[in-house]
Amino acid sequence: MADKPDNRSLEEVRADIDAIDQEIQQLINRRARCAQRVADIKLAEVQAAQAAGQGEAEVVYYRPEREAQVLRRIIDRNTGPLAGETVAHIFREVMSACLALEKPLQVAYLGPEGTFTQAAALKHFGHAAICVPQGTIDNVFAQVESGECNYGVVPVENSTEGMVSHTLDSFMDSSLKISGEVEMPITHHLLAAEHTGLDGIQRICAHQQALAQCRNWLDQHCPGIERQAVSSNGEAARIAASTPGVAAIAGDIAAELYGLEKQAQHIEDYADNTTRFLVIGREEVPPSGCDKTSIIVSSRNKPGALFLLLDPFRKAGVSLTRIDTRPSRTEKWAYVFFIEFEGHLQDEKIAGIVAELEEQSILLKPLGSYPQAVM
Ligand SMILES: O=C(O)C(=O)C[C@]1(C(=O)O)C=C[C@@H](O)C=C1
Repeated sequence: MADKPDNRSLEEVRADIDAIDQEIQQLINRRARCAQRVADIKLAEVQAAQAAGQGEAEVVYYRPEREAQVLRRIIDRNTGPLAGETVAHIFREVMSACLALEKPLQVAYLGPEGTFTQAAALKHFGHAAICVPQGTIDNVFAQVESGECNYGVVPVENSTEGMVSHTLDSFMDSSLKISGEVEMPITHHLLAAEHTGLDGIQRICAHQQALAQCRNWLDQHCPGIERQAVSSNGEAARIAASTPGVAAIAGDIAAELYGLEKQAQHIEDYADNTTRFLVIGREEVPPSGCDKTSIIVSSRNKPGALFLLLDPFRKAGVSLTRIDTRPSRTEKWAYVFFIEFEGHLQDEKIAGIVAELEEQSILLKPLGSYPQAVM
């Protein structure tokens, strides 16, 4: 049956919108009161455990597995006309605000302001989280380890340039767990002060990964212009804003933050350039139903060592999503493998694989199981 024609006037439609907004607002506040009640229950549980001498030391308000389930359900049941992802972003912010009522989260990220890591932190935690920029990946780890911040966000992998080796190395010495992943499509622009133009640029600053991701474009459009690697694209934008003749490669956030003009847009060599970020925390995350696990393994140096490490996955039919090698820092010519795969350490199948790997390896360090990125 065809829909009845909508004959409402502009005034009538606006009156409807006002009434709907009022209802949504009441419902959001009703939801927020539920979150407050959840916070009371979480606190009472920890206090009861402490009174019984089973010391769970701190209340964990943020529950990534629950948030992933809520967001997945929203996308699955969405009927439009709004896209599932769009509705999920709205609910992402609603949950972020609800969590801030329970307890405002402090999130350390690899700064400065204006980097894609900041955008990843906001995408994952929503705008009610208090995001604190850090100068180095080590500092992000240190802030979370010391309890100064609840969580941290660091880049781990780029689809054009591969792994961010420093992040992988930091996990080797850290007791922190991975509690989530964020995927960000990365769009680079060439930014400079207003009216600079390509002819007015003498130097281009960017993080070395961004320079690499735009290499072909730069060779073609800016041959002979000096390229300088700096600590981040945000830093490059800061330099470009204060130094005439200097351009930066950075994204939209940096352009807005430093008031820079786009001299050229979308200059990345590959259109589907994506960066993946990891969220680090102090707690282990329970299963969400669609999870990933990351581990570090170091094998004995014998023929077929890598085959033996991977065979348990093949036998169990578990897909690897990533494998990467880093030199071990304790033993010369020994290597450690970063392996990521689908599933949760609490799944029987995964626990079996890990037990088998333990027999084959000299070191096995689980870095955590966490929900697969939803948005
Ligand atoms: O379910 C919970 O544990 C809540 O605290 C509620 C809620 C939500 O708003 O839905 C808020 C924060 C958590 O990270 C997860 C979910």
